[in-house]
Amino acid sequence: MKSIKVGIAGLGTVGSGTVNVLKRNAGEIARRVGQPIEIAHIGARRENPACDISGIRVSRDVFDVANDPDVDILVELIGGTDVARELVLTAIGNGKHIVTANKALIAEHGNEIFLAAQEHGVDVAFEAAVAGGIPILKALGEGLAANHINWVAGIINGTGNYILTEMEQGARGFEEVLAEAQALGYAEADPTFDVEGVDAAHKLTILASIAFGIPLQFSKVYMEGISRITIEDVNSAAQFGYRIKHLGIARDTGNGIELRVHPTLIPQEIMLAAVNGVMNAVMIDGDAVGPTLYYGAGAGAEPTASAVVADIIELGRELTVDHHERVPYLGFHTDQMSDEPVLTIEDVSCGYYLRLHVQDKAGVLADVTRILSDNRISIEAMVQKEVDEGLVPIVILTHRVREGDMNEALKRIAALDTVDNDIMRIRVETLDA
Ligand SMILES: NC(=O)C1=CN([C@@H]2O[C@H](COP(=O)(O)OP(=O)(O)OC[C@H]3O[C@@H](n4cnc5c(N)ncnc54)[C@H](O)[C@@H]3O)[C@@H](O)[C@H]2O)C=CC1
Ligand SMILES: N[C@@H](CC=O)C(=O)O
Ligand code: NA
Repeated sequence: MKSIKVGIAGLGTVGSGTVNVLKRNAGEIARRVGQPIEIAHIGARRENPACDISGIRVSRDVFDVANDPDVDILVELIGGTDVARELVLTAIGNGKHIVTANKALIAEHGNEIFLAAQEHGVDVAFEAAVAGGIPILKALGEGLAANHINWVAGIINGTGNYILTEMEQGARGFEEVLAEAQALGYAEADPTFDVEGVDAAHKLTILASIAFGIPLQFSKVYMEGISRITIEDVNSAAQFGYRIKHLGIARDTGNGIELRVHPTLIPQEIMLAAVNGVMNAVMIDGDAVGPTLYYGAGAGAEPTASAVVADIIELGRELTVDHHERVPYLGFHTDQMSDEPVLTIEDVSCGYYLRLHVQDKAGVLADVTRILSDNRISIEAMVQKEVDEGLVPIVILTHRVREGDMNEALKRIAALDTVDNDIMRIRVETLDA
């Protein structure tokens, strides 16, 4: 079977994440694209223990990848603007499509790169460049394309948000938390880009162009970072009912576009205020849709790779399939549908909240808990409430259990003479990933 051949330049945090996601999900990705995606060539100064590249051709010089006639799509993950610009222009000149996570490159040289791509009839995709794994460029450029966009406001630097959150929740100092964000692979090669707002300004530049149809104008973004924020500021803001978040804001005022990146007090009760750690969130207000909110991991190896690989898939689809089925109707190709069964509710597992009324007698609770344990149900918490009309309300939270087992247990519990048979059951989902 033919395959789409990608060349990956740069094998750091995002490069290794991209290799791992492409390899781990290769089967599903091929079903979505219609052909396998093959990593044909990697450009890296050294191997990265975070991923296995055995069997893949490796060059020390990334230009070998951009000049490899076998490569259909060049994935630029080296970062920086000088070599990256030259590399991408070289690959475009060789007729290759480009995927990049590099917001500095797009914000500062995007106008030139898009022109070159147009001349050579190739595409440039950069979903990973803004808000990491959140498909925000797709949402803004396609999903909201009917709207006049009024404003975009977001937490778009994971490192900065991680630092502010840790300072607030752990009362820890700036330098210590920054070092941790670097170790986790969130920070830019030069972390002043994160803490002084440069990275957020790169991303805002891109968002604003897609929101308002203006050229990329990085030099016009007003930029302030978080490096002067102290724990005292965080605490004082809290006393007034605010949290400090580093926001990128792009607003169409009717008289011009505001483009600004700075620490901002926002009310504690709004959703953006609850975005913590490396998570990003972007709010977009469109004239038709109203306010919308997009949330997810803004940095890190695999969240970023999620967007890089989605771009590879999109370009792969353009290379392989009939135009009318570029994105297959149901996401996967019609001849690649899975016959994995849909579970009946009895086979679904979740936690349960149970509220029952029992007689105020010795041994009743023991009967109930024994029936639960007979059915492999373990109790997470149990509370006995005030006696109500001669019966004692009991509330039980259980750990995750198969619904069929819970049904068996509830049938037996309801049959006890000492338990009212009107038992309330609500399923519990903590939704932790
Ligand atoms: N780390 C993250 O969470 C995110 C990173 N990005 C962007 O992704 C890109 C890559 O970032 P990371 O993977 O974090 O950086 P990184 O520093 O971990 O990886 C970059 C790799 O490229 C290599 N490299 C640089 N210049 C090279 C050259 N001339 N030849 C060969 N290898 C070269 C470096 O040795 C390093 O291994 C950057 O543009 C960054 O802004 C975007 C979203 C999130
Ligand atoms: N350094 C960036 C990485 C993702 O874009 C961040 O912390 O958000
Ligand atoms: Na994104």
